[in-house]
Amino acid sequence: MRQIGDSKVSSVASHRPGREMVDTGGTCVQLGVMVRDAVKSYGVGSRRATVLQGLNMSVKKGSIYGLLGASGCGKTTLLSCLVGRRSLNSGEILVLGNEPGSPNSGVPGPKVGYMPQELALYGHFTIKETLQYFGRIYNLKMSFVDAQVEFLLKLLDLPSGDRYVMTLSGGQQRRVSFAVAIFHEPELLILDEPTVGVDPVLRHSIWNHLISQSVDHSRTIIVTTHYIEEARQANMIGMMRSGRLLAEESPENLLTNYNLSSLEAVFLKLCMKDEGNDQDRQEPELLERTVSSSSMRRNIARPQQPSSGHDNMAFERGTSQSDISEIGVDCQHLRNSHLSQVSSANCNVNVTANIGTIPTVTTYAGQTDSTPANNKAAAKRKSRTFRMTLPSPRRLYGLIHKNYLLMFRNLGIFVFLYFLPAFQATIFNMTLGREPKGLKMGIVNEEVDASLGRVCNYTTDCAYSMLSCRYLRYIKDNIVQIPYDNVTDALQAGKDNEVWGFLHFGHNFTEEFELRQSEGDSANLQNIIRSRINVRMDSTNQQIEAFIEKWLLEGFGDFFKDFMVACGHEPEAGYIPIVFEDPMYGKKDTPYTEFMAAGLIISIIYFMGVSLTAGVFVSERKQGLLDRSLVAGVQMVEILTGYLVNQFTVMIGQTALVFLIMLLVFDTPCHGNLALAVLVTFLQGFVGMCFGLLIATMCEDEISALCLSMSSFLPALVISGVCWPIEGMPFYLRNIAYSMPMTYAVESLRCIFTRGWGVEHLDVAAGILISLGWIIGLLVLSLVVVRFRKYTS
Ligand SMILES: Nc1ncnc2c1ncn2[C@@H]1O[C@H](COP(=O)(O)OP(=O)(O)OP(=O)(O)O)[C@@H](O)[C@H]1O
Repeated sequence: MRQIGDSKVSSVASHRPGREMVDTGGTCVQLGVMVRDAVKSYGVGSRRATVLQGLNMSVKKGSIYGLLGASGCGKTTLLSCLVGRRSLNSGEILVLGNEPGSPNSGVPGPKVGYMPQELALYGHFTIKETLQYFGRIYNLKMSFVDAQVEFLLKLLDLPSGDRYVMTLSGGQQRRVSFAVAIFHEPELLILDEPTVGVDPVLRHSIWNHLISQSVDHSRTIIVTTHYIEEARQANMIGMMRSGRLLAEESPENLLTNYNLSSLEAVFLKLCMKDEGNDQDRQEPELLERTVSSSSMRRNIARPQQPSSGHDNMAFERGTSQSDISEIGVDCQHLRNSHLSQVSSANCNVNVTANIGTIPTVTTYAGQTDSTPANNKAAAKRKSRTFRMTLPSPRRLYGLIHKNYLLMFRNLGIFVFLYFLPAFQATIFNMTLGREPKGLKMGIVNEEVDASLGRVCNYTTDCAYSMLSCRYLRYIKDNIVQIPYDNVTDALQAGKDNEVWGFLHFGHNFTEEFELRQSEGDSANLQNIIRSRINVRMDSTNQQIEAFIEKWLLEGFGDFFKDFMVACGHEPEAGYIPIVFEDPMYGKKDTPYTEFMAAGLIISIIYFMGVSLTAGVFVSERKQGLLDRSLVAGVQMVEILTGYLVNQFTVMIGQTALVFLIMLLVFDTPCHGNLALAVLVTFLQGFVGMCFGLLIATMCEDEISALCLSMSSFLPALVISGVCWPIEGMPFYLRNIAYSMPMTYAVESLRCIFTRGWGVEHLDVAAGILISLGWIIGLLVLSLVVVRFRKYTS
């Protein structure tokens, strides 16, 4: 039998029900929280830092446990493991008899009330709406919710329930956060520094209320605080350093054992001893004395009641002086009680099999290795990684209601986001794909010579006279013709960016042209060269060059055909023997905007989904709001569904407006089924949301989420064939292009728009199926990242 002093502790190594019992010499005390050999690390590889180092902790049911320790010693980490938001690397946690996160444990869920360090409140909610939101999450009856709201407003001396949280003072906001934690009257309260930044009077009131909760309602409370002396009011104190408990004792015993007058002095002394221990771990008995196991035997003493300072009379409820020794359960009684599943053997006989679970330094220190039992427990935890329960309609309703409320409370932003895609589509249509106008081209026409009477007075009959002037009349008027006296001047104008290029007609252009026509195949090279129109271009702008080239050639085609007709020849004679007939799909000279329309619609909706989802999730998580909802028992799947429902309605409006702008205002043709086109667009919106979710799960803050989504924007846009045909890419890039989420959807929508294809065509079906695949893949990946982070962060 392992004995520390004269105490005996029941086994905690087994997984039998009732292991959360501590025998204190004939009296078994039921534990609300039990932690054994807890090891928790952050990060991986060389950046791995172990924060909890074999920590043991026993919190009696119905007691207040003050967890003290320097900043960064691992208190918050421990609490987040207790509420099931993080997982241990090894070791064991039992909360209210179950492992956090195990089925029907109620933790996370209704059995626990959690007040995180940060406020974790929606600033745009009123106090009442905040509490009502959590009421829905906890599936509470509305009558109970209303009664609780009234009660808590009075109890915590809060202003009107209609006040927005963001308009409250810091202290009032902390009280609202506290109200959220205790709102559903949980069995276990976990409060991470509830009194930080709170004035002494309010601190006093909060402690009084905690005492009343533990005494009157047998609630187990764990409280962390930096104000060491306020922890005197706890039944038990855990003094933590470097991820281990140095002592776990009642405040009175700590003071007596060390013969010191303040807990702060005790903590200091323990730290100094531990410092020594760090240097010489061979002397484990040094601190053993500090953790007198007699604490496990004694009945829990009533904490000292504050004697004065109650300005909030509502807190007076909690100051009764009842003895909470009733929390201890007599073993004999337990044998007959259905409440306990602890056999007498657990209380008495099994004590001999105990393996050092009493909280002593010798047990606490250095137990960071994974035992087979620990590994088994960890494996069991991980096997639950992908377990999902069906979403609860009430919780879903609560989440959706919350999302809409938040959206309408930020009406300006909401309207902006609602109309943004339509605005983007309008800008696109007004700026892209249109023919450039007013393009200046120099004309150097040596044929014109007034001194020789050669002026531009050409006829329209079959006369070889001043053909240069005749041709220039056929050039589209998007080109502005600027005459120059000679090539040198025109060249200089081009270099000075005054013209995009110039055309040069030789001195005898018309004569040479006539000769070439009459000679036909026998024309000599000199004649051919002199009958040419020479063009020099500023080729720095490919689009403009292409337009000018096209218009010059078209102009020549029209001139030549008209001249042939005037001369009674077949107009097509002598023209390039390649003819582009009417297209199978689309029309001749399809504008660039029509090519881009599909890609534009998809990319606007896709990237709206990415950025909104990533932004909202990261911001909720950073403020602790996501954590708070998850600790309240909300499933990640429910949060996601709630958000998708909310975002879907926004997307309906955004898509409708974009289609309206593209199809009705800017006449983008849609030859296929409009509903099918909308479906493909919606699916891509969902893909975007899921990608946004993945980004949110990977990023710590808004900036990195923004960077990631922004940096994915341009590559995705160009690689997906939105701006340029994929066929123009190198082969290795094409493979990447086809593995991008938007590629097939863009092609699918393009086929619906321009070819009028239906879902029976593989290109259209591929867009739908591959989008669905991406949605599922990204969701699964997001859940994997969430679970992975639970273990590594
Ligand atoms: N997500 C994380 N990734 C990496 N390290 C972390 C993470 N969260 C906490 N830590 C580190 O773990 C250690 C313990 O942090 P924790 O927040 O648990 O301390 P704490 O005792 O609650 O501190 P405080 O009293 O200041 O709130 C700190 O060194 C902290 O930097």
